[in-house]
Amino acid sequence: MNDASLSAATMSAEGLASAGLPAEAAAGRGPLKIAVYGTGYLGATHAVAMAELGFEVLGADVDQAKVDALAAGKVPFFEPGLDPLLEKHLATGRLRFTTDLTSAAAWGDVHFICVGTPQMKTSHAANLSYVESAATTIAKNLTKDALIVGKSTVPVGTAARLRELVAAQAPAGVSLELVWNPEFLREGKAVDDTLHPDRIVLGGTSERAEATLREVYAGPIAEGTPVVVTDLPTAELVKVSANAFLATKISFINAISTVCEAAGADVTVLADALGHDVRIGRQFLNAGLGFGGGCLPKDIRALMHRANELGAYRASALLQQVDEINMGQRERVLDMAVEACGGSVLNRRIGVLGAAFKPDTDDVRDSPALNVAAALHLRGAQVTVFDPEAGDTARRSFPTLSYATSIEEAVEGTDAVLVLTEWDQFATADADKLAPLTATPRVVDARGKLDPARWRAAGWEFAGLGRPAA
Ligand SMILES: NC(=O)c1ccc[n+]([C@@H]2O[C@H](COP(=O)([O-])OP(=O)(O)OC[C@H]3O[C@@H](n4cnc5c(N)ncnc54)[C@H](O)[C@@H]3O)[C@@H](O)[C@H]2O)c1
Ligand SMILES: O=c1ccn([C@@H]2O[C@H](COP(=O)(O)OP(=O)(O)O[C@H]3O[C@H](CO)[C@@H](O)[C@H](O)[C@H]3O)[C@@H](O)[C@H]2O)c(=O)[nH]1
Repeated sequence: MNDASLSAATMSAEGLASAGLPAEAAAGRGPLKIAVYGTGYLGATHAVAMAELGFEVLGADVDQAKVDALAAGKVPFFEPGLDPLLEKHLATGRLRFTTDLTSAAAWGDVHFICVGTPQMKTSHAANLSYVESAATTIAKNLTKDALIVGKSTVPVGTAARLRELVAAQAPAGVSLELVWNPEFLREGKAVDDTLHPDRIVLGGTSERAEATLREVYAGPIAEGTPVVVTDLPTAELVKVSANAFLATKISFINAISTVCEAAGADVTVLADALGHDVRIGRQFLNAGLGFGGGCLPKDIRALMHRANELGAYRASALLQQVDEINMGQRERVLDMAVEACGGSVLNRRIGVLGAAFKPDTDDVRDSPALNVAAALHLRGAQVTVFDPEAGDTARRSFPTLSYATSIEEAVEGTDAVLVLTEWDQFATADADKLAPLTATPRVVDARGKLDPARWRAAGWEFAGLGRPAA
């Protein structure tokens, strides 16, 4: 975002009025006070971005360590571009963090709920206890009229239920609205996605709530970001449908990759050719180990669960296939590793390149790479993992695996090397220099990122998902 379009709150009253903003904003009352509940991947980014847009922001979380880190200017996870903006707005004084949720509720005009909605341990349903707890705390402790804005990803019908919950908790005389404004940011590109979103979806807003949110998002709106104003269920469903569509696209190309493999075709060339059709597009057609992370897997499962509850069985059956194809990719890669090692991985040394669920993050939630690495370890392989950013988070989740600090160290003395996360630095690694470090130069490219001709020319035995054998 350039400075000219930057800040609703720091624009002049005339500027606000000419941007079509509400009268009370143009009338010169102070900047909106924005409280953000949950300061994880979504909430920390949202809080920082709100400060960048010119508002006074208080980030509130129940995790003392996270709040301490953020208050000290340290983002507790790897997200490109977030640290400098955090430092900038701690310095401007616009951004603060607290574990005192009660005070945050009393302080804010707009309350963004950004807490987690993980999969339940015993079913595919989303665990809504954190969202319910945050909403209740906010409502109970309000001291003035307020707007609660849900950003967390929730099953359709949740917001309507929360409305009843907060209405029962809010103090008498306080006017309270609850709306939904789902978030579409991608990890690794979170700052840019938040400041320059593809679209802004506002669900269940009154005229007044819509005006307030148009004030909050005045910067992106002035840049031309489309705003979709709709009802609560549509807003909730837009979010999970977007993720379901992305997941379906990935599982589609992975299903086709099995046909490619059987027929001797190359799925990477096929995807490029498909992608030239603008109706299809090239994005999310990278065949490989499949999708993981804190969103796509749990969101398609929660949608399956909710669709079944609502009697929409065909939608649920479609997503079940998407999930099965995706999980099957992990089995395929495991089989390829076993085959590369001559039928058993017992006591074989395997170098794993990649631990994060995707590049440019240190997030290992439901990481396909770590899932495969751990399965190989359980089968008796000696597995050494290298990831440019996710080594520490991976070690915390899977302490029994060995971790290297460079590609060279991970590859040293191996019987096979697996490329499991699509980091650029693996694609550009020097195949000639790496080959002599191994016991036997064998590579399994599970992300379609390596150039088979280059690796084979450097002496490697090369196997790729959906790629022809040599
Ligand atoms: N991670 C993403 O890229 C992304 C993008 C869009 C939407 N989402 C959705 O956003 C939500 C949060 O995801 P995340 O990845 O940031 O999760 P996260 O686990 O990184 O962060 C959630 C945070 O909420 C805090 N929390 C829990 N209960 C709380 C409470 N009552 N009050 C205040 N804080 C509380 C936790 O301590 C944690 O720090 C989920 O619904 C997710 O599906 C995530
Ligand atoms: O062609 C592709 C593209 C992605 N992936 C994998 O798909 C997963 C998810 O990737 P991505 O969607 O980029 O990651 P997230 O940061 O989890 O973002 C998704 O989930 C967020 C949380 O809901 C949404 O906000 C985003 O819009 C949505 O893209 C990763 O494991 C990737 O390796 C593939 O296998 N092939």
